[in-house]
Amino acid sequence: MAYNNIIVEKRGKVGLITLNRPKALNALNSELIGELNEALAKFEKDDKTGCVVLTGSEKAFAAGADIKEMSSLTYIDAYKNDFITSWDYVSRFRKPIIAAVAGYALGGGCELAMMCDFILAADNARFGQPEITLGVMPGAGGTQRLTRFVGKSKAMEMCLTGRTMDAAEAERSGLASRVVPLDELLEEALKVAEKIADYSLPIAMMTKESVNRAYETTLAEGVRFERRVFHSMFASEDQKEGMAAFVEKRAPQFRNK
Ligand SMILES: CC(C)(O)CC(=O)SCCNC(=O)CCNC(=O)[C@H](O)C(C)(C)COP(=O)(O)OP(=O)(O)OC[C@H]1O[C@@H](n2cnc3c(N)ncnc32)[C@H](O)[C@@H]1OP(=O)(O)O
Repeated sequence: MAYNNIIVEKRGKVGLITLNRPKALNALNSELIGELNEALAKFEKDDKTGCVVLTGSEKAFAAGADIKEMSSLTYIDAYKNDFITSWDYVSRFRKPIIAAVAGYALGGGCELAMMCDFILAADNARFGQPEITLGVMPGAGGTQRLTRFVGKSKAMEMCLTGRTMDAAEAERSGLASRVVPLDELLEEALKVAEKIADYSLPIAMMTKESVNRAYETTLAEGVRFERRVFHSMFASEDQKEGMAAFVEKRAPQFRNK
């Protein structure tokens, strides 16, 4: 399948999606989002894909929603077509997905990165929600996810002023899991993704689902959910294999069963 705005590759068990609208700093238009969703759906169906890396260019992960496309949108069109809702697919993608962010991750770019499971940042990354400078506010989850990542005070400051955050601050405040030098970003993201993809896929998916539950429920409910899912893992062949391999002092051979 040929795409106009993204590059899709397979590296072993890892799916690699590179946003590729360099002239517009990977601004997210509806065509790009459609292509991204299609590529993700294919990786979701592919039994041989265990993890996905989503990245951009050295200058921009994505500079937000395409302002030129969005500028003439009317309220009625936005409402009728449920504008932005199709972007949420990334947050519902069931396999592990890592955002490898270099350069600008602004507005919808920051929101897209936050929909992934975690963010590996290059040392030149800049995160922000500058929508207020355009006369709007974040509309793809930014007011909610950024607040959960960095807390109310910092999220409020960023959304109300449009201030951007560098990679060091993003790591310090919990938005990025780690910062690596720019020239090592992709290699490191692929290495981490390969490690995840070598584990049991259903167990990784259940782990992801359980961690995400922490955002949606009380501690008691979350722990109950974790316990049920944890118990269910003892019905898997991969649990038997993982523990037998430890006891027998050998590497496990997970079969995703
Ligand atoms: C999803 C929602 C609902 O949350 C809404 C949003 O995401 S709103 C968008 C939020 N993002 C922004 O406001 C960032 C806009 N871009 C910039 O501020 C700057 O481009 C920059 C600081 C990221 C980089 O500046 P600079 O290096 O000077 O490059 P530019 O010359 O400005 O940009 C190069 C080229 O890219 C086009 N561009 C950049 N961002 C966007 C965008 N978000 N939408 C459409 N096009 C964008 C820019 O217009 C330039 O193209 P040309 O005009 O030269 O053709």
